Parts: sequence; structure tokens; C-alpha cells
Amino acid sequence: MNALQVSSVGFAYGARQALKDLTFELAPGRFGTLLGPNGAGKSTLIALLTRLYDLQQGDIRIFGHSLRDEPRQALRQLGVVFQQSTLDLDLSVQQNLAYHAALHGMPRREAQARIDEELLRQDLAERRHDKVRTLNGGHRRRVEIARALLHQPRLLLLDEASAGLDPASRLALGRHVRNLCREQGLCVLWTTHLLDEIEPSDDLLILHRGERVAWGKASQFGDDLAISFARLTGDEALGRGHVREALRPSGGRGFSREISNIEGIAAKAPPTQSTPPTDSAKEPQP
Ligand SMILES: Nc1ncnc2c1ncn2[C@@H]1O[C@H](COP(=O)(O)OP(=O)(O)OP(=O)(O)O)[C@@H](O)[C@H]1O
Repeated sequence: MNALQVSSVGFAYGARQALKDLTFELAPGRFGTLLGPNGAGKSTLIALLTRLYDLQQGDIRIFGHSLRDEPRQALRQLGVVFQQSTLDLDLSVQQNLAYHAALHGMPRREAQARIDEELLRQDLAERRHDKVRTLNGGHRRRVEIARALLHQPRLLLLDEASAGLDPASRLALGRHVRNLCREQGLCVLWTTHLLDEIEPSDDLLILHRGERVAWGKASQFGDDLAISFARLTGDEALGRGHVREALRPSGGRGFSREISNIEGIAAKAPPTQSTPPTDSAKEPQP
């Protein structure tokens, strides 16, 4: 059974189609990266996954439970870290977590046991009594991850969780979350618009204008990844030149950081007319 199964999902804001016939799946324990430039449809997908919006077309299953038919069971398996932090900066780490647990009706003793466990898992036990305001951005994100995992979900969704962090903290956070996958069997969906957050072992989904333009194990893409990006930005010639080099996996440390984001590629492209993705840019399967 897949941890996440997104099947033929479409969503429109009035006349504006934000997601078109989107299908992909993540197996338990996998780290999935959802990459897309601004307006690609990432936030819309997250709003559907968290049931902020109702599904219009298609279905989403979380560990086999349909969001349409069994939303409670499906959401029970989901932990979410939203892009905008909702931590109370003037409360301690412990108080933030206890407050969240109480709000969700968790019995106090059970909540404390889970908080202890998560703080250890997130390497935050020593910061337990510190006010969140005194924590750096990376540690604040870890508090949010701990909070999202209190009810022991098996799928963790992180929406641009690295936004606002410096490059070192971004990479450290990515490493930390991948460890949770590797060592604890958690399945993760990580959304970003930054290329350098992709690791070769990730399952990579590239969204552009609401459509899946590439999907597969990141290491499998090789040249295809560059070509996909080149097509995203409307210049196929880029796929044959320096961008291909820049995107080549570098010694297991992720993709080269020479070009750090999709907009960076677009900025280097000479102005050309946009070319829609073709079949050849799609579909290596993990
Ligand atoms: N509330 C809304 N009403 C109308 N159109 C919207 C609304 N929210 C998003 N859109 C449009 O839907 C498309 C997908 O937007 P979405 O916010 O999901 O993309 P995104 O990949 O999350 O981008 P970003 O990284 O900028 O948040 C865009 O064309 C956007 O303008």
C-alpha cells in the first residue's frame, strides 16, 4: 500500500486551472521532493492534501484511506509543517508542544511521553525550556516538526519548510528530515522551489503550471532533469549546455549548487518562446 496516492487530481479557481490531472505516489519510508516555480500549483496541492480545499476531480489516498470517503482516517496519518510558522515565540518549546497536544485532546500523560520522545528525536531535548524566540530558524522548524509528529503520523508534509533559512541551515534541515525517513521509516513530501534541495535518492516530482512535467527517482533523471528544466523555462538549448552540468548529481551531496533555483535558470536563458513539455521530458519511474 502506498503512503500517498494522488490520482488524476484536478483543481480550478473559477476559470483558472491550478492543477491538471495530477497523478503520483509515494511508498512508505520514501522522501519525495515536489519542485515547482511560483504558481506551479504546490500550495494548491497542499491545500487539497490537508483538506483546506475540497477535492474537485480525482482522489487522494493516505495509507489507503480516501480523503474523499474516509477523511478522518486519512488525516490521522498526516503530519503537516506549514510554510508560515504558527509557534508562539514567547512560550517555551515544551509549552508550545503541550498546548498543541491539549488542543487536540491528547491526555496529559500520553502527551508528555510523546513530547519527550519527539524532543529527543529532533535533538531538542536540551532546548525544552527555552523560549522559541531564542531558537534559530532551523531549530524552530524542528519544533514544528516535533509538533507535527506528536500524533504519530506516518506521512509528513513540509511546505517550503526551508524558506527564510540560510543555506547551511536549509541543508542541515534537509539532512535531518531525510534521516527521519531513513532511520524511522517516515514518508515525507517536501515542497520547494530550490534545486539544491534535491538529493539523488529522492523521488522527484516537478510541477509546472499545474501539470506534472517530470516524475521519478532524482538520480535517474540525469540529462532528462536538465532538459525538463530547460523546457520549463522555454529554452531547449539550455538542456544541451551548462545547465546539464550544473544539475549532474555531485558525489552524493545533492545536485550542484551553481544554479540554486529555477528562476536562476530562467534568468540565464536567452529570451525564447515557451515550449510546452513533450512526452520525452516525462516519466522515468522510481
Ligand atoms: N485563491 C486563488 N484564487 C485564484 N487563483 C489562485 C488562487 N490561489 C492560487 N491561484 C492560482 O493558481 C495557480 C497555482 O498557484 P499555487 O499557489 O498553488 O502555486 P505554488 O506553486 O504554490 O506557487 P508559490 O510558490 O508562489 O506559492 C497560480 O496560477 C495561482 O495564480
